[in-house]
Amino acid sequence: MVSIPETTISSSNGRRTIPLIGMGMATDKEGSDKVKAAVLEAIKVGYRHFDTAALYGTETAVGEGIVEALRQGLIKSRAELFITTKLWCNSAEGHLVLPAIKRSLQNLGLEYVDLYLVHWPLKQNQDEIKIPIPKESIAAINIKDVWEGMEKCQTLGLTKSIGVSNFAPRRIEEILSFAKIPPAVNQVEMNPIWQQKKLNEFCKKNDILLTAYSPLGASGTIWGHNRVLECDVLQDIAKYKGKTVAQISLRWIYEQGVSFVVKSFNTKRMKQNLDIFDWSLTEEELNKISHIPQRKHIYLNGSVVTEPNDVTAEIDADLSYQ
Ligand SMILES: NC(=O)C1=CN([C@@H]2O[C@H](COP(=O)(O)OP(=O)(O)OC[C@H]3O[C@@H](n4cnc5c(N)ncnc54)[C@H](OP(=O)(O)O)[C@@H]3O)[C@@H](O)[C@H]2O)C=CC1
Ligand SMILES: O=C[C@H](O)[C@@H](O)[C@@H](O)[C@H](O)C(=O)O
Repeated sequence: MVSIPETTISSSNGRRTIPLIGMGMATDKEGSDKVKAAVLEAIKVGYRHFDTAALYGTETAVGEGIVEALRQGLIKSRAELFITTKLWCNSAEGHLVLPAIKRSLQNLGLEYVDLYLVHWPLKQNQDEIKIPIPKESIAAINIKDVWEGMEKCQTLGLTKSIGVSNFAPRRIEEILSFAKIPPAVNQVEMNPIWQQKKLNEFCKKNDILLTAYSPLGASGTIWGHNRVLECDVLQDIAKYKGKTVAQISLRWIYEQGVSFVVKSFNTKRMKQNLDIFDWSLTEEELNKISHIPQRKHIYLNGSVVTEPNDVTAEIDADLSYQ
């Protein structure tokens, strides 16, 4: 079984470890049984960090997978796992944060999560999780209110750490200007096609762990593309080194000093995605990758998640920072 390297992030108990690779739990095709089976399989091959969200509808199945893993003795205690979930936009208001994390914990069957993230800097003026969010119910987030709610979740012990997702530097700076507990993590789109060099520098300077999502471009999903797996530069390097393009992408991300969450429910690919630690990229290979033309893919405007309006356009513009 592969042992995944860890780093530390700030938490309610000082610095806590977080595995640098997490298993993504967003799926547009697999049902609960597959999600539960994937959790068990992932634990068997060495994953200890699972990344879910209220949006994904997979919290319950992740919780069931954890119960089964304990029952089968694959892990001795829940404390061996690192569980991340996220606050969806329909609860992005100060007084709705605590009820939202409590719902997530109930779904997961857990007393605490390890990391709770504000999923997007966006508020949905509706109770239900309705996708796509109609443009008339998309509003600007009051981040001070929401962040105070997040801090309360940590203070009450419902999460060990708090952070954000899809936040650009200026929005993080706003949080830092009033936060009692600064964000420990910022989870964003990142891969060799969208390298996030400046955001990475910004996060490092502010002791925020950047976590890459869609590290393979989410190939094969309704929100993804094939431009990472079909990139010529990555294909040439993969061929030369006898690795897969996925491994080259993941190794490159790892070498940027960040963490990542990658989704595979297939045992062979789960293992392949962990097999990136006993080899490295050369200076020349890194140099070639640094010259790949950059293209962001995840835009809220016109995405599967939101109808376009001014608020989503502003978030997209913010996140185009490079
Ligand atoms: N905070 C946010 O806004 C977002 C967070 N996320 C999080 O990040 C996680 C990972 O990102 P995601 O968008 O799922 O995309 P990924 O880049 O992880 O790609 C997942 C896709 O790639 C396939 N795949 C996995 N491994 C390989 C491989 N070695 N070779 C070829 N294909 C492979 C998977 O299929 P298969 O399962 O069949 O292997 C799946 O279709 C999500 O699951 C979610 O937890 C994602 C998007 C946004
Ligand atoms: O187009 C946008 C994407 O679908 C994105 O909003 C979702 O993928 C979501 O953030 C997630 O976490 O999975």
